[in-house]
Amino acid sequence: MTEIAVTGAAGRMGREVLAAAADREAIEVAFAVNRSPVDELISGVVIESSDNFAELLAEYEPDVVVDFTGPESALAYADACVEHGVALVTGTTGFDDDGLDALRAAAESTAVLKASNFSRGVAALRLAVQEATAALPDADIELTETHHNAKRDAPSGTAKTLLDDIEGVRDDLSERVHGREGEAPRSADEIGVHARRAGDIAGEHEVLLGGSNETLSLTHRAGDRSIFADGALDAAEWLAGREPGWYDFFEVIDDA
Ligand SMILES: NC(=O)C1=CN([C@@H]2O[C@H](COP(=O)(O)OP(=O)(O)OC[C@H]3O[C@@H](n4cnc5c(N)ncnc54)[C@H](OP(=O)(O)O)[C@@H]3O)[C@@H](O)[C@H]2O)C=CC1
Ligand SMILES: O=C(O)C1=N[C@H](C(=O)O)C[C@H](O)C1
Repeated sequence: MTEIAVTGAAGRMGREVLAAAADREAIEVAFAVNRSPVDELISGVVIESSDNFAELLAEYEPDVVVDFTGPESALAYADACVEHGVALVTGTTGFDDDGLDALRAAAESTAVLKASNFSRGVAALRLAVQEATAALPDADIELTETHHNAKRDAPSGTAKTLLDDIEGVRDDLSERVHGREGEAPRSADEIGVHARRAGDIAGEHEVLLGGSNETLSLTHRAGDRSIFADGALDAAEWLAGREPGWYDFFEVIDDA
């Protein structure tokens, strides 16, 4: 049995994580917190104030904290995890370089698994994009991500991960061009990046590789957020009891 604590419990993802946890025999929710007060039970769980997070960690000693919040709060939760020796699974996106460094520093003292996307389909997309990028070394590459109208960070964390993957294969691509307007044609060393926000779209990512007389388009569409919650809980079960370190969602998938 893996005992988890859930942060951001009343958020879109927090609710999904609690719903998914209620369906899993191997997972027990030790406690859940939210910044704003919540009067209702969510999936049968009482929601505590995030102001009491450190005290709750000390009292319940869960195996893993599952976090989908914002970069600032995720780093505060990571500090508390380090202090109490609790592992952290975070799907939070939007970290700047200092934030990522701080998270990596936390991983020196406790087990941290961060993924910008906990869907297995996106994991497969990443591998396909790396292969296609290598196979079409002269292609122009444009990345488009589409999300619901309440998403804060742009481009998405997944888009940034895909860009890192592409640049890992193509070292001639040195410029990320966000949106495009004006008169100049695109140059060969750029990757176009486009972020769209509309309605309640759970998350779409398309990588377009354009060559002479042919294009290849690789697209992932999330049907709903349960895929992210399921992946995060798989990660929590896998991470429980691991040594301090920085872990990757591919390690979870490879062990499944
Ligand atoms: N890795 C993945 O697979 C996925 C990652 N995400 C990422 O997860 C994160 C959350 O997404 P989503 O659930 O849609 O967002 P929501 O806005 O719906 O929920 C955010 C939650 O975080 C809490 N929160 C925000 N800021 C703070 C803070 N400073 N201190 C404490 N709590 C805070 C909010 O509390 P309050 O209710 O008080 O505002 C809320 O409970 C985003 O970064 C998103 O990109 C999303 C989906 C999948
Ligand atoms: O905020 C979201 O909704 C999502 N965020 C993640 C991201 O930024 O990539 C993952 C998913 O696309 C949904």
